[in-house]
Amino acid sequence: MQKKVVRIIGVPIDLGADRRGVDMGPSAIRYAGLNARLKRLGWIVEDYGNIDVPVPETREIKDKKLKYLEEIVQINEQLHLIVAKAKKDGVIPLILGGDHSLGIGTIAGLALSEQSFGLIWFDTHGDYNTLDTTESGNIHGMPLAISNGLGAPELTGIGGNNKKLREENTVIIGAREMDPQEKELLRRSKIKVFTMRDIDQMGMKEVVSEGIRIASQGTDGIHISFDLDVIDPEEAPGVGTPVPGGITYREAHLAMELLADSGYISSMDVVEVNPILDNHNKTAKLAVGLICSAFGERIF
Ligand SMILES: NC(=[NH2+])NCCC[C@H](N)C(=O)O
Ligand SMILES: [Mn+2]
Ligand SMILES: [Mn+2]
Repeated sequence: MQKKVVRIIGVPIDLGADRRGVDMGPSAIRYAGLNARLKRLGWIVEDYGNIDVPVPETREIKDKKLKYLEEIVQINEQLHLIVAKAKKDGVIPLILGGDHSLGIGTIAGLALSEQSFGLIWFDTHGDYNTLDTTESGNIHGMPLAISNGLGAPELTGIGGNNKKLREENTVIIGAREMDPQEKELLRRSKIKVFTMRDIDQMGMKEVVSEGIRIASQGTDGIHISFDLDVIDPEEAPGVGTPVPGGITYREAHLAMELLADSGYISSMDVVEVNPILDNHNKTAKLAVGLICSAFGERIF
């Protein structure tokens, strides 16, 4: 990746998840030293600050199948314009969450750009639920489906009524927990899913290389959406939805290093850091390390 400008956009949202706390993710990640470390790598860092996000206690849940829909629509409407502006300005958008519902706005914003993109979604979960398949009603379980045009029209319509991603250039890495109907829906899509089993069998190097090949084919760049819950909770305890059996600290770094080497990274979001459940900001520090690996930091 060429040394240029990265624009940090904080989205302190936890309305998309049941558990409180990921709203503090952007502060925790900044506190762990993100900006200074990126600058040391030679990046020009523009910190946009945080988007205004309402506090859940001031709102009520109107629809149990789409909790905080209005608020999440409004936040993602804002976010998609900010991301689209970043692309227009020729800078790399780096979005700090917050829960994964912000993926809707990020991807809608990227889709407004003339530059096409492939997508690599690091996650324990498929985040491919729709209004009809969700068991929780939490919108952070839906962003990938929404970006593919499936789900509540209020959400799929953000930034236009088109599909925002190219299925054949979309990859999930690290999956290990999906809802039954979500799994069915994903099977019917052209999205490539690499589960934890694939990582065990093929190794992270092969999985990521294959992921890069798929996501870069015929596109102008790759968007990384990194849900920290893909990492094993032993190493990343501070996440919204911890699930045992995740990728290791080293595998996560290797994945980011290989992506950086590919030169395709054109945007990134880092989501689901939950400081309430964290151990002395360990997960936020790991998030900063991974961002820096993706932005060119090397051990030697
Ligand atoms: N971004 C996440 N951590 N998503 C977790 C989703 C969990 C579950 N599949 C749901 O729909 O509620
Ligand atoms: Mn997720
Ligand atoms: Mn997840």
